[in-house]
Amino acid sequence: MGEEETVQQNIVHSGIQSKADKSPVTVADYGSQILVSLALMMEVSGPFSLVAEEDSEELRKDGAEEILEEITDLVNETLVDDGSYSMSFSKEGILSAIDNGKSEGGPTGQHWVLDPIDGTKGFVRGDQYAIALALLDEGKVVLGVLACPNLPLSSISNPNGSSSGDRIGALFSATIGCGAEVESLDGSPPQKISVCSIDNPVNASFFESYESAHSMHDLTSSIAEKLGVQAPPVRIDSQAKYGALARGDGAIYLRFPHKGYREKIWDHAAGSIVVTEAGGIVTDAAGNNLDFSQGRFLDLDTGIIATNTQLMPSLLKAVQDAIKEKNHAASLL
Ligand SMILES: Nc1ncnc2c1ncn2[C@@H]1O[C@H](COP(=O)(O)OS(=O)(=O)O)[C@@H](OP(=O)(O)O)[C@H]1O
Ligand SMILES: [Mg+2]
Ligand SMILES: [Mg+2]
Ligand SMILES: [Mg+2]
Repeated sequence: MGEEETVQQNIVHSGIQSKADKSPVTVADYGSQILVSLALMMEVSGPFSLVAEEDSEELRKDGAEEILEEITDLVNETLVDDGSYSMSFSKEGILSAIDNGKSEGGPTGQHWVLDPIDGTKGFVRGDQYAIALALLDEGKVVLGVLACPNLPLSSISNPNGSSSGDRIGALFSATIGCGAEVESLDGSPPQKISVCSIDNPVNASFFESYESAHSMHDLTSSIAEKLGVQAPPVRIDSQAKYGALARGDGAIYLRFPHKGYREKIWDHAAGSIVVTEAGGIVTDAAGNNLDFSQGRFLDLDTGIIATNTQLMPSLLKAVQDAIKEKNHAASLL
């Protein structure tokens, strides 16, 4: 059994914390943030700016001693097992390492952007999740890495991995102007990937959030109907959807959070460059490119859509028609 799987199984049996916004966080989210931030500190020369999802607030509260101890043990054991860096963390060191990720980002300079576990709900369920790291330079994503430990290496149509000859675990990466690649988590040679070339929506399938609380499944179903998509939605957690889209496992990604939700840059930075470097397009519901230069949040119009160049014009029209219809129906209530 791989180390990621052991951590995943242990966590399902240990405490899952709830943050102020009621979303879940586990020792793995904190542990991953500390390890990636440590790797950046060791590998990037000089000081760096990190915009990351987690902070230490919950861990500094009374009653959090046990989980802080669990995180400290997990991180120190992982460092020993891995052997890349000979160091260990105190509890205070753990808290301050998590808070290395408090940068506000912005339009100038370079900023690393990290979602230490994207799709925490999927992780806890034993389904898809991703570790997503990107680099912003002058407000633009220039590098993205997306590790998906539970995703089949070749295609989601091989869900049982080894029984179908496909390995489990995929690492997507993309550098601006250089294309996108996938490799196994244990280091197979990288393979170039590209989005599918489907140009008739009748043959297209679409990805969306597993959680209906994260994206309006009724709206996406009306968009799919307008386009003439026949296949049922493919619901998987996290930015694994961007990775799967980038290598042509499906043709379209639709994401429409409920009213009032503000998207965070770490939920889309790595995934979006993997898709665009694989030849796809990622926009908001108005057809605008995503703007990563405005700080920790993405300010955008209503939703996020991604597909290939052939399907984008008809997808955008279907999205705008479906939104108009939904708004009209709401105005009649
Ligand atoms: N209410 C609401 N609406 C929309 N989005 C939300 C909401 N709450 C959380 N999130 C963010 O969704 C991230 C998980 O991504 P997905 O929606 O693709 O995953 S899922 O398929 O629904 O599990 C998830 O990322 P992680 O927190 O890293 O898991 C959140 O940033
Ligand atoms: Mg979260
Ligand atoms: Mg996330
Ligand atoms: Mg997360």
